[in-house]
Amino acid sequence: MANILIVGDGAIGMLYSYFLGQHHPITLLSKKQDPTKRCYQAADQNKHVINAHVATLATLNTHQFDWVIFAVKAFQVLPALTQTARYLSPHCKIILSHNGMGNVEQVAKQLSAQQSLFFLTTRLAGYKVSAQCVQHTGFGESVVGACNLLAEQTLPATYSVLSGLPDCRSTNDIAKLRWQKLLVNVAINPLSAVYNVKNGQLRAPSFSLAIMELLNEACQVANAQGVQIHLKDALFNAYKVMTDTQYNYSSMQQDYSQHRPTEIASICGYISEQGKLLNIDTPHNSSLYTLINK
Ligand SMILES: NC(=O)C1=CN([C@@H]2O[C@H](COP(=O)(O)OP(=O)(O)OC[C@H]3O[C@@H](n4cnc5c(N)ncnc54)[C@H](OP(=O)(O)O)[C@@H]3O)[C@@H](O)[C@H]2O)C=CC1
Ligand SMILES: CC(C)(CO)C(=O)C(=O)O
Repeated sequence: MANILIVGDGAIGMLYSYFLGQHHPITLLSKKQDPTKRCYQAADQNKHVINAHVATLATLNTHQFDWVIFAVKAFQVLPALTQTARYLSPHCKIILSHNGMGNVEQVAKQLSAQQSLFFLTTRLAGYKVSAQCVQHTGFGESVVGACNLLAEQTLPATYSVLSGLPDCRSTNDIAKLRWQKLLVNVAINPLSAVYNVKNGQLRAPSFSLAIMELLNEACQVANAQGVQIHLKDALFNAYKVMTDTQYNYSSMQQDYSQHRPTEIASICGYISEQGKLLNIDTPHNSSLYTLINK
C-alpha cells in the first residue's frame, strides 16, 4: 500500500480520494479547517463516505509522503508545491493533474535528483454539490505518463498505485495526450466563457471560424514543438467533446461567470507565449488570453 497525499479537496481531488482510498491510506489536504469526512455521490445519487484523512497544513504531521497528487488548478500548483515540499520524501513520486500546460518544466526544476515527476490526465469529471461532497458526472479514462528520466523507470510502480482509478492506463507519450486535451480546452473553454454558453452551443456555425483559427494556431505550435497533430483531428476531437458534454458549462465558463481566477494563462496564454518563442503568430489565442485575463 502507498501512503498518498492528495493536495486539493476540489471535485477532482475528492474523486481521486474516493477511488484510491479503497486501496491506499489517503491524506486529503484542504485549505479549510474542516476535518469532517468528505463524501462521494455516485451517478445513481447514492452517497459514500470517502476513506481519507482530511488535513490542513497546520494539522499535517511531520510524516513524509512517498506519493503526492496535486489536484489543484494550474495556477495553484507552484504555490502548493512550495507549501508541501517539506512533507515530500527524498524519493517522492510527484503527480500533477490539471488542465493546461506550463507547470511541468517549472516543477521539475524544484525537485531533488531522486524525485520523479508524472502527469495524470483524466476524463473523470465532477462538481462539488457542497464543500464536503462531490457529484461524479464523467467516467472517461485516466492516463499517467513520465515527465522526467527517473519517472520513466518508476512508471510501472506509479501506474500500479493509480490503477484503482476507473479505466486507468499508462502511456509512454504523455506529451501528445496533454496536447490533445489542451486543444480541446483551447476550442471550448475561452469561447464558452466569453459568450456564456454551454459546450454544445459552440457547435453553432457562428463559432466555427473562431474555433478553426484558435486550433490552427495551436496545432502550428504543437507541430513546432515536435508533437504531430493535424488540424482536422483537433477539430474532430473538439466537436466530439462538445457533443459528449453538450449540456455542461466548461470550467472556465463557471470560473469567469463567478469572477474567480481562470486557467486561461495555461491554455490560450501558453499558446501565445510558445508562439512568441517559436516565431508563430497567434493573434486569436493572444486576444482571448488578454480579454479573459483582465
Ligand atoms: N472538475 C472536473 O470535472 C475536471 C477538472 N479538471 C481539472 O483538474 C484540476 C482540478 O479541478 P477541480 O477539482 O474542478 O478544481 P477546484 O478548484 O474545484 O479544486 C481545487 C481545490 O484545491 C484547493 N487548493 C488549491 N491550492 C491548495 C493548497 N495549496 N492546499 C490545499 N488545497 C488547495 C482549492 O481551494 P480554493 O478553491 O479555496 O483555492 C480547491 O478547493 C483543474 O485543472 C481542472 O481544470 C480536469 C478534468 C475534469
Ligand atoms: C473538456 C471540458 C471542456 C469539459 O467541460 C473541460 O475540460 C473543462 O470544462 O475544463
